[in-house]
Amino acid sequence: MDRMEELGFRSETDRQIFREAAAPVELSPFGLHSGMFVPTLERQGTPEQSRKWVPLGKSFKMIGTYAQTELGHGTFIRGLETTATFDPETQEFILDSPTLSSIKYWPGNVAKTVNHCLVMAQLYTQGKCHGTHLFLVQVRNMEDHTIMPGLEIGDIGPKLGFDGVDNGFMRFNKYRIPRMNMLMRYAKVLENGDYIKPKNAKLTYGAMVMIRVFIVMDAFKTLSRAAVIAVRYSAVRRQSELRPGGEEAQVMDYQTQQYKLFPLLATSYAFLLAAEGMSQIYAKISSDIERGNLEDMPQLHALACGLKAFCTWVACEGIEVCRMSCGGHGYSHASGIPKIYANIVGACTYEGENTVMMLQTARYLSKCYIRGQRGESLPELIQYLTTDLNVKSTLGEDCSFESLVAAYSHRAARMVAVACKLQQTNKKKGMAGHDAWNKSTVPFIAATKAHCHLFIVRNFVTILSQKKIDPATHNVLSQLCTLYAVYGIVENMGEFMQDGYFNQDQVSILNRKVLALLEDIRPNAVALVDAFDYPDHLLQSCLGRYDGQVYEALYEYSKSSPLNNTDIHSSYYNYIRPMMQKRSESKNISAKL
Ligand SMILES: CCCCC/C=C\C/C=C\C/C=C\CCC(=O)SCCNC(=O)CCNC(=O)[C@H](O)C(C)(C)COP(=O)(O)OP(=O)(O)OC[C@H]1O[C@@H](n2cnc3c(N)ncnc32)[C@H](O)[C@@H]1OP(=O)(O)O
Ligand SMILES: Cc1cc2nc3c(=O)[nH]c(=O)nc-3n(C[C@H](O)[C@H](O)[C@H](O)COP(=O)(O)OP(=O)(O)OC[C@H]3O[C@@H](n4cnc5c(N)ncnc54)[C@H](O)[C@@H]3O)c2cc1C
Repeated sequence: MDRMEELGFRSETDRQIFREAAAPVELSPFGLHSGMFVPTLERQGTPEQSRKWVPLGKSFKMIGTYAQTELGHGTFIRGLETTATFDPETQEFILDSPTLSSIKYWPGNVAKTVNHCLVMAQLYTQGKCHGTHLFLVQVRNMEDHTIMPGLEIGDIGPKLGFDGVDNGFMRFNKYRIPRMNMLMRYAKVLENGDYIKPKNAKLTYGAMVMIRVFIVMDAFKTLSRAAVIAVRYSAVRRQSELRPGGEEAQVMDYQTQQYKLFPLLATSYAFLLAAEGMSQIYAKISSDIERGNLEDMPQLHALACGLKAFCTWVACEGIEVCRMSCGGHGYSHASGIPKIYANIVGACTYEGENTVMMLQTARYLSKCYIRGQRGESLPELIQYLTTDLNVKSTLGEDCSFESLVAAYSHRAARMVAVACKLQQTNKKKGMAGHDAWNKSTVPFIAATKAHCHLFIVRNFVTILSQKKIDPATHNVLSQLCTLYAVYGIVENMGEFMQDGYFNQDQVSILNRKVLALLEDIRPNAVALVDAFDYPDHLLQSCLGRYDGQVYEALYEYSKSSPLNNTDIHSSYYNYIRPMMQKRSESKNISAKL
């Protein structure tokens, strides 16, 4: 903290980058404090509450987390069972965990680290429930860090990853907090217990939208780090003869290795630009919301949900491809890739389970489709829904950006229409609205993935056409953009061809183009990963070292294994030797020996 002050890091982005560089292997136990707790106090508290609490949070005099999920509910926030009941006599809220399933479970750093929590609970006042609201709750004594009376707190135990985060459980037993500890920027409870409702009940969910936007950048960071390691290693690793009798080839010269890695390199660049685009959209719409203009809130929610789900799913699949492309050494922690995967794969679940998030976007697309069919105006990002689906592709040998974006627009528009028509058919068959929806959600998930894919391709193309970039760099980035788009078509050809949008010749053009682009990118592959400029300290990888001294690093890493601290391990004396002695005492075995 002090070091960041000394270095003059003021923006949260710079601070986040510094924190990651300082703690590259394990996630910081203060990630949720800085990433969620303090920003939520800023955005969901009244000006007075923010003035009081934000400086304490930023100076780490108060360390907090975000405690929403319970044993029985994570996705369905309206189903949360923790209660906060207003007591006008004492001007307090009484927090309680009325059932086993209401115990807060998963909140990061709640087990041992934090002394405060933002708790999401069902608000009761004057005998009426007003839904979920956020409350600032002190959970440990500020003098000696002991757990406050009326609370049971503990760690939930080992997890797949996230080892630097002490995810915990927390149970309230009629725990009292001051009335003014309810975050009251949007909703209020007056001294007499009257409830003042917010302009929109979902304003309380704002913190989740913000984190989903951050997670799109996390998807870029983690995928690009794995790509740096795998591409650099593929340049160093020589295996097998590409030419009979010749020297062993760099594995990066195998077309299959290029087909594994170069599209992921292109995806890393695409996700970086998408994360920046998403952040810009978030900054604009969230500032509108803070000024009371909620018009674009549904669009922001839908985009944040969809991109968070799409990018984390693709990143996790891609990181696994990077690991496997490094052969046996990729499976070792020496590669650094298993830790990258274990830490980011949770993002497919936290901050909104990906399927659920995609369905939120799908709901929005379904409503926009209906508005489009009525001829109503649609937000710019959704206007493709009114694309004329009878039009065929004009794609030529050059695979122009225009023809690629048109292909992605057509695919998404067609798939959203298919899902919406199924939903409408279900209704015409007499299904209730919720059944008609549920029985069309599989095609809606596919359509929403296509919608997100279009956003990323179009964003990449737009930036290349708008930003001033020197010709040489522009040429390489254009190759990456084309590879990202063409590879996405080749890998999902059925969705692009189902209505005959491409003809056979165009399919052949695309299959040839993706292989040609691998050769175009090969000479620049290492430079393109070096461009991310990740220091070795951050990658923590023997395979992805900048100096390429892989085998020396692996040998040193192995020698440092704790198992090598003694030549003979105690297990020999405790188990192996007694077992062998027992065996050697029996006649038939000893005779053979
Ligand atoms: C390098 C590795 C990475 C390191 C990262 C480190 C740190 C990063 C920081 C944090 C990550 C770590 C921990 C994660 C913390 C958490 O997980 S906190 C808990 C997160 N939990 C969730 O996200 C819960 C997900 N559930 C929901 O969001 C909602 O409940 C739901 C899914 C939207 C369903 O809600 P429901 O009440 O049923 O709503 P319904 O579907 O009926 O929608 C009603 C209308 O409300 C609109 N809406 C819903 N949510 C929002 C929103 N957030 N904003 C705006 N609008 C919203 C929805 O669209 C509906 O509108 P209609 O017009 O009626 O369609
Ligand atoms: C690493 C990690 C860190 C976390 N940190 C925190 C934290 O700091 N604070 C916090 O409050 N929480 C935290 N969580 C909890 C996390 O937010 C929840 O696990 C997440 O929101 C998913 O909810 P769930 O567990 O109830 O999953 P569920 O919703 O029970 O998911 C189970 C299955 O049900 C499906 N499903 C559920 N609802 C629907 C639906 N409507 N339609 C279709 N399918 C559906 C899902 O797709 C999924 O396949 C963390 C979780 C993890 C893994």
